[in-house]
Amino acid sequence: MAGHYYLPCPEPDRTLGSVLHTDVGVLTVLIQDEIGGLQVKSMKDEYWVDVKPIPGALIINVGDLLQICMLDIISNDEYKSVEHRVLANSSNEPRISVAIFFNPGRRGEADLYGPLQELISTKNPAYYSNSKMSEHVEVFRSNALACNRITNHFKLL
Ligand SMILES: O=C(O)CCC(=O)C(=O)O
Ligand SMILES: [Fe+2]
Repeated sequence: MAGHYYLPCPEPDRTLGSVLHTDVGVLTVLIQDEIGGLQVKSMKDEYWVDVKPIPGALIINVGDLLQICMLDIISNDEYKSVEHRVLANSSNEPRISVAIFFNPGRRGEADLYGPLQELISTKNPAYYSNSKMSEHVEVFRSNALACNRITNHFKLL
């Protein structure tokens, strides 16, 4: 779980609250307050879409691991772990958000994650190599400011 606290920014056009990234795990459940600032990249990667705050609503993000293990194979790239960022806080109040990350637990540290075997065929080849969760976290950390899709690192085709 991560609690985020974004202070009001005097020059919001010159920085970001959080740089573009995708979440590494399976799913993220996020709750944000009424200030706003979260944006997701549209599927065609052309523009940013504001995720408008709705009181009591939860935001569910598909993470990299879900994309790698399942969705790409089923959907042929229709579903992706969403690229998102947070604008610098241009309001006078702090912005607060809380994210809960659903990741494989420590017991699964040695496990390999990759496209489900039963979904792979000559028609639907595996798009990703098998990898450990620790490798994903490592790539995520080393990639922190480069803003590259982490899934690209494990992509085969
Ligand atoms: O603060 C937000 O709305 C987004 C936070 C986020 O992207 C994250 O914790 O991964
Ligand atoms: Fe995120």
